[in-house]
Amino acid sequence: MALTIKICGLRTPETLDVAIESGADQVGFVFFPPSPRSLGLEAARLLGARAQGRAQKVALTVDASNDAIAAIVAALKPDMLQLHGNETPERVAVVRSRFGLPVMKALPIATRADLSPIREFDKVADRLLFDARAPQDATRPGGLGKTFDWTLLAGLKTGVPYMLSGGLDAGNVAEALRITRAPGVDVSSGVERAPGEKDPDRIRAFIRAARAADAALDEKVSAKVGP
Ligand SMILES: O=C(O)c1ccccc1N[C@@H]1O[C@H](COP(=O)(O)O)[C@@H](O)[C@H]1O
Repeated sequence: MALTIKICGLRTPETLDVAIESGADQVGFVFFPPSPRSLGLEAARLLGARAQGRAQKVALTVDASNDAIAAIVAALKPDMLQLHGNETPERVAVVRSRFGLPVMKALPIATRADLSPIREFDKVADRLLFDARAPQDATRPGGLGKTFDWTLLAGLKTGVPYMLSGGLDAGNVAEALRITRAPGVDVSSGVERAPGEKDPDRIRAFIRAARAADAALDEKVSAKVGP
């Protein structure tokens, strides 16, 4: 199956267009005020209309209330909700049924023990996202450009598809895919020139590198299986 690529934290029409035209499957919008990528509702409405029908729109929230999510859904009209806080499996199920949208639940990973919640979340979420666990004193739980030990995911089987994130960039995404064989990748800091400022060339380079790595891995598998 083709690799799903998500470019997250988009804030301008120009970089949104670059991400979509370069082949991003998903474009992510952050609704978390402490983040330098956080969007207001009017910007979400404009960017949401611009992306409509061109790529899947993902709304990222952190422990948000139903009212906050409702306002975001009305403005952005997302195709998927990304829950990136301490939401429980019960909360994921509530959000999913209340808003009638697929939910991607982010799980913070630092050690093998961090994989155990998978079994609860893959019963209620449509997709999982593995991100590096943020340090205790971090001002946000993600978007920190921090990697984790990718070998923890090698050979991992999950009940729903997952995405890999955390410190990915054009220079390391091939290695990350070789080790994990993740069906999807998500990037924010690695395609920026400064926090919150996306770089068109880095977006293009990331998507190019991820697609090339995926194609090379597919070729390897077909060569092993044979005609
Ligand atoms: O991007 C943010 O500012 C952000 C804020 C709060 C939670 C998650 C956030 N971003 C997500 O974090 C991961 C990893 O990002 P990075 O590539 O390491 O910068 C990614 O899923 C973003 O969607």
